[in-house]
Amino acid sequence: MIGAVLAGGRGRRFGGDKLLYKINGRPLILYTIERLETARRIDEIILVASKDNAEKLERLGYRVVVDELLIGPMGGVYTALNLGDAFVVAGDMPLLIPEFIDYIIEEFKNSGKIACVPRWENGYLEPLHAAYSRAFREILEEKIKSGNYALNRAIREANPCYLPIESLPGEWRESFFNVNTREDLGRIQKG
Ligand SMILES: Nc1nc2c(ncn2[C@@H]2O[C@H](COP(=O)(O)OP(=O)(O)OP(=O)(O)O)[C@@H](O)[C@H]2O)c(=O)[nH]1
Repeated sequence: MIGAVLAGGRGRRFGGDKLLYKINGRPLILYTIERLETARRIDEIILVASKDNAEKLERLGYRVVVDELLIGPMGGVYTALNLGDAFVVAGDMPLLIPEFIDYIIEEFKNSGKIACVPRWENGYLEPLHAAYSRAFREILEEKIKSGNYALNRAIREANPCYLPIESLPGEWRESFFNVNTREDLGRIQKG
């Protein structure tokens, strides 16, 4: 199972390159990567970059693939799945819980479904903390061709396995935390 880190965003709300922004001397994306690679069921990490930041990200020492589409998360997932089944996260999720990731991958493998995605009681999905099979790529390809870039809708149509978040350990929810603005950094600066 590939651990794919989406890293092709613009960081407009942050006001600059948030993934390479240093916290306690280390780029934000390294926090995410290190948590992800601690998950036992992740075999290889890839960074799904834009062509503008690929070179800088390569210096971190991980495999980088370029997302040529840059249509948002759907294009990042599509690019990652070219390499095989993948657990996909956003690069700005520094508080990932490795046990939660392993749990999702295990559920995904046991379910035999095309994807396994955490879902809140109100129906909200967490598509950037989810496992996808390579077969999902074909569905995404159709969506992309027809200009439908809504990842959540594509997931819902694929009859995935859903993981009800409210029935999982409460402390796992920290895994969904992501950095959008500079104020969000306060939560990790101490650690
Ligand atoms: N490969 C790839 N990654 C993306 C794309 N859009 C967003 N991401 C990444 O997905 C994660 C979540 O992105 P957002 O925070 O929603 O978007 P962003 O562009 O980084 O930030 P904003 O401009 O403030 O919305 C970040 O790690 C982004 O780098 C894309 O089109 N392709």
